[in-house]
Amino acid sequence: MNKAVSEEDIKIKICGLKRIDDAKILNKYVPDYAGFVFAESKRKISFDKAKAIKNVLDETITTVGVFVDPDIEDIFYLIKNDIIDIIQLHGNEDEEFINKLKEFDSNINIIKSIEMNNGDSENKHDDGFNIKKTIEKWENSNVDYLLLDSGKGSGKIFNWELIGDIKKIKKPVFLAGGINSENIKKASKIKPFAFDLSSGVEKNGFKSSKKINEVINNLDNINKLNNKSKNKESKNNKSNINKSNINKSINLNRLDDVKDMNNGRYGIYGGQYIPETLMNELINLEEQYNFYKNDPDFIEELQNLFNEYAGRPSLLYFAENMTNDIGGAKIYLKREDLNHTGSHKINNVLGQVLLAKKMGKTRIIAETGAGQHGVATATGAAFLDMECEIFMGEEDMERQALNVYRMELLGAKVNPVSSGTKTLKDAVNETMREWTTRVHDTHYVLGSVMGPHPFPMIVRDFQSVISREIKEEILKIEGKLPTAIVACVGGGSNAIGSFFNFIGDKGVRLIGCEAGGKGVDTEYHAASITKGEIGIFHGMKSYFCQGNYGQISPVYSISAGLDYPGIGPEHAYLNDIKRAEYVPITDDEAVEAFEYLAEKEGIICAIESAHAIAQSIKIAKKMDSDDIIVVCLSGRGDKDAESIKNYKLAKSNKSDKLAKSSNSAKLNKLGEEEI
Ligand SMILES: O=C(O)c1ccccc1N[C@@H]1O[C@H](COP(=O)(O)O)[C@@H](O)[C@H]1O
Repeated sequence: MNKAVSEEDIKIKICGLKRIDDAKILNKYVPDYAGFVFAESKRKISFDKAKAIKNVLDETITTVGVFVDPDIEDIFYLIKNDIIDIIQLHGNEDEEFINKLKEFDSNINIIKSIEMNNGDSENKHDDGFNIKKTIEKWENSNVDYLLLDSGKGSGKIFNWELIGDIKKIKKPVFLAGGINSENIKKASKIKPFAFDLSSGVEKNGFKSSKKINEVINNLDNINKLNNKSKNKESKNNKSNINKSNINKSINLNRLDDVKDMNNGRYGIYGGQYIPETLMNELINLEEQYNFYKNDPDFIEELQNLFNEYAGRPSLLYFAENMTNDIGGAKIYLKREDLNHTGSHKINNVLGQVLLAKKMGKTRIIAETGAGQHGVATATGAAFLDMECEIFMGEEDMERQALNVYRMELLGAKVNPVSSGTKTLKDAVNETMREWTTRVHDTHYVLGSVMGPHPFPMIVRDFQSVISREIKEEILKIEGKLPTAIVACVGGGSNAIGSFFNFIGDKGVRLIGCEAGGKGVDTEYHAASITKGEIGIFHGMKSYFCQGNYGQISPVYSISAGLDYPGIGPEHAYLNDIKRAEYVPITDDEAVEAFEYLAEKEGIICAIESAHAIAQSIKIAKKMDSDDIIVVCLSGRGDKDAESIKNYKLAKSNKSDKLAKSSNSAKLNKLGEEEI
């Protein structure tokens, strides 16, 4: 068959899909073919992954299985299971092999690749004559298409003059080997049946929407593709399948408004206010995260770490003594304090360190305030064998010397931060700065739902295991959803983790407890929503405690974990749309709740979590016995016991004058960071 084609007709194959996101990209442009590489290669994909991608791929795209000397049974399996529509052979497969494939399925089409540069010994053809003979051989075989290529996904072009007059080749020809946006226009003069692109449309080893778009723009058949993509909405009834598959990944059950979050925005909040040097790395991080969060292997590995290492699921404990004592609503405690390392921080750390490892990073850095996130990060890095450096304010290092030792024991280097107030916000600044100097091998494990996109999304997703478990457990125990979920808020990671899977359940009240310190009418608090204003800091737009001229105010809380001057952007948004309530809890109320929980339930909770306990006591009284409150007990409080004792002593001796100045207030801070 002499298949002469006009330029407008040239078909497009995009080869080497690896991620669900690749399918999403292809669904935008709807090329004619999409290839899965099953041969040994950096693009090799498992059968299951290919199936998952095929399930979400526009149904008008023909899928091609790429093989090098495969086991024929594998091909049968992939055809039977509707994973591939066409076979592409790159090895020494002979006519007998081709015939067996045709016997199995007489309708199946086969593409045979011919290496124009480096043929194997049998098909040595590095001059015009041998190429001609090889082409002739396959023209007269049972294959349906020829693929002229330089190597197996090498990204190199071959000497196109070796093709001669393509019209004389008796089978339709796919042209491959280093085709990209710069050479496609020239290549279109050859008039192949199709272009086959892989390396030329990749960035950082993954298919790039931008590059595919450029290729299409540079090819004169753009109109055809555009028309096709316009039609796709009516044809593509798989888009629903797409959504439901993604929901089976890390996230479930989202508020409609939040679902529409674009470019890391939550309403007007969030964004990426960062130095240019970090932009590429954040784009890379987002792309990689979007891939891995849908990757069944990643999800399974993380779930195993949660279960086998961190000790999840954490207990949903019925606080019966408290409930009976207060009267009113039933109170349940989500016992994140029982996780390995003693708080919810490990959920995010395990997710991010695993992600970093998958991304090929070898070094982890993190900020820490009083040490809880630092210890969790050092733990995750030790377990997953990564180099680790923690940045910590000098003042915090002094106050939390034991945590410094714990981090060092776990193999981390702790770097003192001497800028600013030498506390948490300065540690964040320093870690960001360090990251800009070494993004190639380093991942920054940000400890809360803050910072530039995609961090608020990533941290929230890893912490959302808390609300997923609460929902499952409470439905099992009580057969209904809770009336309210209560959690303390610094940056807001345990709170968003506890809220997330309830955001769509409008009947469930979501209550975040901010650090009211010595009262929100004094200077000594960290109540960013109650008293803060909209601003931009640490890469995000949100609410921040600010001075008259917009400078970030020094903040105070009895809990060093809650004394962050801002709040994660998703909380700012949930507050504005009135989906969540944010209330201040003072130091005194928190200390009282800390002692109350210890006395009533025998649980010493973190002073951070005591803020949430205080609020639950306030609201439980006003509720009925069939109401249910779930409080997130974000961490354990052994670390706080001595400081609380001193705080009490100081109060009873009426000798807390020191605590009235901002410096001495800092000396009185307790606990661990909750940002
Ligand atoms: O892409 C691979 O890794 C691969 C491995 C084994 C056989 C074929 C492979 N790819 C094919 O190579 C061309 C694309 O080449 P390029 O990356 O654009 O230079 C295409 O036919 C792929 O199917």
